[in-house]
Amino acid sequence: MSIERLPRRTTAHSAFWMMVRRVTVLAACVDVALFCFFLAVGSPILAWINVISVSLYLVAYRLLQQRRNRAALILIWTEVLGHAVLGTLLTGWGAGFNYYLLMFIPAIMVSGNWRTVVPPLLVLFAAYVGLHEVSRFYGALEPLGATALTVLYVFNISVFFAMASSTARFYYAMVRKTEGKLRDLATRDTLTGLFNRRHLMELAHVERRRADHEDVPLSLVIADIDDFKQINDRLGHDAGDLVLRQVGEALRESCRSHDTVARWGGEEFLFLLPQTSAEAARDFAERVRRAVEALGIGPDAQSFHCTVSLGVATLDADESLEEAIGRADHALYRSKAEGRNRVTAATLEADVALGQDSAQVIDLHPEATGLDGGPEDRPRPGGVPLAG
Ligand SMILES: Nc1nc2c(ncn2[C@@H]2O[C@H](COP(=O)(O)OP(=O)(O)OP(=O)(O)O)[C@@H](O)[C@H]2O)c(=O)[nH]1
Repeated sequence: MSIERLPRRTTAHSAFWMMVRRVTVLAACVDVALFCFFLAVGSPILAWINVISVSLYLVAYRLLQQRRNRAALILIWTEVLGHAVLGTLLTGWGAGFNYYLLMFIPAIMVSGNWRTVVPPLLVLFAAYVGLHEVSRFYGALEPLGATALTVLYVFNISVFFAMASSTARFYYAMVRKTEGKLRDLATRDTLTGLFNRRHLMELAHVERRRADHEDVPLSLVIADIDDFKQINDRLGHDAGDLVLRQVGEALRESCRSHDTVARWGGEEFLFLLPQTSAEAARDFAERVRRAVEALGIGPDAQSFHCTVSLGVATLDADESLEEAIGRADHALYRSKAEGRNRVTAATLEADVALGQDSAQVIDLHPEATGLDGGPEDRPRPGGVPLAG
């Protein structure tokens, strides 16, 4: 089995740095706006502080492009810290520069465990309160007019709101994405993308309860690729995997909106067919059989063909899901025994095999043939239907 290399960086990791790049550009734009504002209100010292800030963001952006992410992050946080403290001391607490310090809270909280985040959090808290006291004690060192101060406050609080809400949204999106990935890992088969056995059983129990409650039929169909071992042996394991993926896709496409198909094991698939009578399930299985038979397999979708054998069972009120699956499995063995590429419907008394053209109905009681359905009992005639 080929070992796939794990990507060096996770998607969440790249998304984070992409977000940092965007924030760097936006922060530089904010500082350009502040530069213009301070020039307009006649505060050149404050305007030049923003020139330094923009320069720092340009350097940080360059570092991000060179993948020197850590250095870029240190520079960005230094700018935020310096700008917030200087802005507050020069224009006063009422200008709202202090809010930018609060952006350190989420950054600290996601940086490690409780033991490592508490000390910097306490330092931030002390710095915030200390800055408040200092700025109250000294007042603004570069005071602005009342209107300019109000405009500056509204501007700063708006930028802070936008930054805080988009940061929260980013982490929320990351959590949702990771949640989705974990759900997929837990419920899906990685090769075919179909549901896995465990998830199908969960769905089957739900459907079973619904079927009992609403008194509607529930059917199961097991499909098994014929002579799959020979496909692997002759064409290689990768070709076998391709067959599994393409057959899996064909089976998924055969499903109606309320049907489910899962990879049951190696080259076996199980369909869960709610509200489906025994007769409708047999017709369904026959459609699946024909769909796979007509399927061209290979990268060009025409290199070779394969077939599936199917077993069908409709749940009886008194039997468990596992028993019904056992009957479908038994019917599948009958299909294999009868020459493969066919459908066998299990009844409670006997299996009924449908020939390739579905016209011929043969009564095949397991006891009559001496086959009781174990995998070892499956006949394995040679020859793979690999004709192009
Ligand atoms: N390529 C590939 N092969 C697999 C995978 N899982 C199981 N197999 C192979 O599937 C083959 C199943 O072989 P058998 O159980 O003998 O079944 P078969 O050859 O299809 O014979 P019949 O079912 O009787 O028609 C084994 O060789 C397994 O190694 C998989 O994920 N990828």
